[in-house]
Amino acid sequence: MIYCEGLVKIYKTAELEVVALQGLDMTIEDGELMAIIGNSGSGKSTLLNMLGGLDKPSAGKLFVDGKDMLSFTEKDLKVYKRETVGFVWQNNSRNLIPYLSAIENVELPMLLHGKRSRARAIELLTAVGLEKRMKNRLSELSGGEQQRVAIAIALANNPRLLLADEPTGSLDTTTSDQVLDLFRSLNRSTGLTVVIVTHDPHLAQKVDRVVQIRDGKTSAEMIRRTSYSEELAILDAEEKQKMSDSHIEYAVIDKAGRLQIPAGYLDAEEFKDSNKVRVEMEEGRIVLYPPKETKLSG
Ligand SMILES: Nc1ncnc2c1ncn2[C@@H]1O[C@H](COP(=O)(O)OP(=O)(O)OP(=O)(O)O)[C@@H](O)[C@H]1O
Repeated sequence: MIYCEGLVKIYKTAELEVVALQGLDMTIEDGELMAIIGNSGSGKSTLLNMLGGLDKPSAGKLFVDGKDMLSFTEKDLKVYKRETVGFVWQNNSRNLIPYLSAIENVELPMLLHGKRSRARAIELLTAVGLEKRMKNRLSELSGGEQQRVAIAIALANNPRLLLADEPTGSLDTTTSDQVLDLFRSLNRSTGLTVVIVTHDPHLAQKVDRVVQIRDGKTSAEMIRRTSYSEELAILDAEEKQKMSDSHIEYAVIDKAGRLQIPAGYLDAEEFKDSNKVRVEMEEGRIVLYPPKETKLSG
């Protein structure tokens, strides 16, 4: 559904230039439920804004459904944002009004697009499990319930792509589990592609693919050994497993053959003070040795 290659984003302010994305490659398949993780400032939100058509890259390729987003006109972008994408933010005050009821909150953006439908608002609030709380004002709902209203709003235009920036950042573990369960059930029942930006390793553990961004580039990818739904069916109790138990870590190789060694590997004594490694091909494996190590023969 989405293909990015060599994506660059430079923010220019009066005094300096910030390179937020520096040649990022990523593919997102139709119907995926995936997460993007990375340290603060690594470029996650910048990437999400590009995917959602809220901002334009400075260079690189960005295709959605085979269409080049960089050649979109203002009108194309408007249509894309209205018909293809839905957004959920950490801070839901950005799109919720506390003194209106849940149902009025969902109807409002429809009204702004000129097609208010009470039936559709009821359907959406039912889909997010709030059928009994529709008439309550937002201020009477819990944080998790408010976040579910925000998701209902994001789904109002029937998007194919849901972009969520730290959607569980302000929620406790139980409530964030509910939000993630909701993403998963929407993903499974409607084929909605869901991309979640998160710091939360607990949440990242529950999606099928996790892409890690470091310094504005994709640095690693973790793909589940078994799909999460399969695992749930078998192993309820193992939910708290560490990510390393449930995912295989892949380092990403870019177009030029460059590879970033996963964080921490080079801290080992033998590698620590060196800026080189010895690379050898051995029986179909590429092996990295410390520069000074002599390989045992025999
Ligand atoms: N509008 C902007 N103008 C200038 N610099 C910006 C702007 N937006 C982001 N940046 C800078 O770009 C870099 C990437 O920011 P971004 O918000 O994408 O990171 P992030 O990974 O989402 O961080 P966080 O997890 O803290 O939200 C940071 O150095 C940030 O300061």
